[in-house]
Amino acid sequence: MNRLEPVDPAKLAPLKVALLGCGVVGSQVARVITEQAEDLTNRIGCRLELVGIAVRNLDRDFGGLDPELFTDDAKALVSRDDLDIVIEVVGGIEPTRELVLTAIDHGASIVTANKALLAQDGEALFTAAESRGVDLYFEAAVAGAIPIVRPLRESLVGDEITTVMGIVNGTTNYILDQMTTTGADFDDALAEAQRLGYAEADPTADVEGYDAAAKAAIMATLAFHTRVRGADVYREGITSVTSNDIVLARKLGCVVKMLAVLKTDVQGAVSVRVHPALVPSSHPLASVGGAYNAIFVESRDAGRLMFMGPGAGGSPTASAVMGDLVTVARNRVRGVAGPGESVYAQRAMTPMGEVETRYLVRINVVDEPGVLAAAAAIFANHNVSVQTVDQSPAVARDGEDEEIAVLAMMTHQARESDLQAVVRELEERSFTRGTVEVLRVEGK
Ligand SMILES: NC(=O)C1=CN([C@@H]2O[C@H](COP(=O)(O)OP(=O)(O)OC[C@H]3O[C@@H](n4cnc5c(N)ncnc54)[C@H](O)[C@@H]3O)[C@@H](O)[C@H]2O)C=CC1
Ligand SMILES: N[C@@H](CC=O)C(=O)O
Ligand code: NA
Repeated sequence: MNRLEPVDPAKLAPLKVALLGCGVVGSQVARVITEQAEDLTNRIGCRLELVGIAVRNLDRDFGGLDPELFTDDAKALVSRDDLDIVIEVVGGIEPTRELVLTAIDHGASIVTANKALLAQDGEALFTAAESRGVDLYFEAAVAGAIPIVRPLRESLVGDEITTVMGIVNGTTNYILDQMTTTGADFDDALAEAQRLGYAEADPTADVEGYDAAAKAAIMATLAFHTRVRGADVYREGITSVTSNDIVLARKLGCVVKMLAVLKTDVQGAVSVRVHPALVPSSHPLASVGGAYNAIFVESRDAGRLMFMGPGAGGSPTASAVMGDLVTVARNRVRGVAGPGESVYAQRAMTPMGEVETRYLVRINVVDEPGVLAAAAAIFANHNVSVQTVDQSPAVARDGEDEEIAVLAMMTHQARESDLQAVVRELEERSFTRGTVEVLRVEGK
């Protein structure tokens, strides 16, 4: 039998790699590419040559890397015709979008961590990559180091996914965890998350839920074979979560978590939402601390799967980028491309008002006979069934002699539009003081 002679991978012409961005993630990617060069060569079957690193500002510490590699002209770097792979870890929409499209146009495969760009303009990027026959890989864009893009895109592609639910933002999980376990103040916990390299350049993306919404859109597109954009996702951030919510959650045997919830209903329509929610302390998501993320996937044949690990930070995210880099490089060596976008199903999106879940409704009321019964009647009138009621005195406020009680009413499964009708009616009643606060309840 004839056998092919093994080829020494180090002798093959190297694959040329350009790195866009050398911040929290990029600096760790550059470190691994240089420090692990020999192993990477053996795993790929060919050497990688880092030919350029684009940054915004050249007045910087080069972190032990060759200063000659650095440029502040990213456009010129991606316009080279000899690049095999461009790694994009700059972030944001422009000029990144134009840089990635230019790189594709010049024949480079792409590895990106940029969920914001994919959730907004994924269609344009996938179309360009497919028509040029190059790869577009993005494991780092969802839940940092956790392998979740590849399982949804490849491992589970023969199954029928019905639910994806979990924690997909490290910064908000870190903040809520600190507020819960140490009583930390929101702003202090956010500042620490920024110092640790978890937060986006503008942390509004984290705390207002835009980052989680982008990740939810990417996962929904993969899981349901339906294009879902960040703007299609119902979104609430964690800026309105107070220490009172956290104390009340504990009293009810729950913790507050920022969740992404993606579901299909019996008609096959898709709902995608991100918001803070109460999770029972016994639920596996409740013990996911720090900047860790965790995602449950439910499917027809596999049943229930759980993925957990570091969701943010330089080295963990670099691990996901490097996995994609090796895969894309292997494809390049073989002259093939990985899977393109699969959005053939184009399922309908369920409006948020039609979504069903459980709720905790907190109302400050005048502490008088009949008020609890009147409040309960409003729930019943809108088909919202109350499971438990907790009543406690409100904190006394200076100069106010009115007796105020706090009602915390946990509902059974109810429709969002019905619950919102309850909130409107409660706020109109003369016994209600201030606004009615609602937290959704997820997980059994
Ligand atoms: N930090 C994290 O934990 C994670 C970040 N990501 C994503 O990775 C990407 C990068 O994030 P970080 O490294 O945290 O950001 P960073 O802000 O630390 O680094 C950004 C880098 O891009 C460079 N840059 C900015 N504008 C540029 C331009 N116009 N041309 C060339 N270079 C430019 C900066 O000089 C810097 O080196 C983002 O898309 C982010 O969403 C994804 C998962 C986790
Ligand atoms: N800012 C993001 C970084 C990773 O995607 C997060 O906190 O999860
Ligand atoms: Na990932």
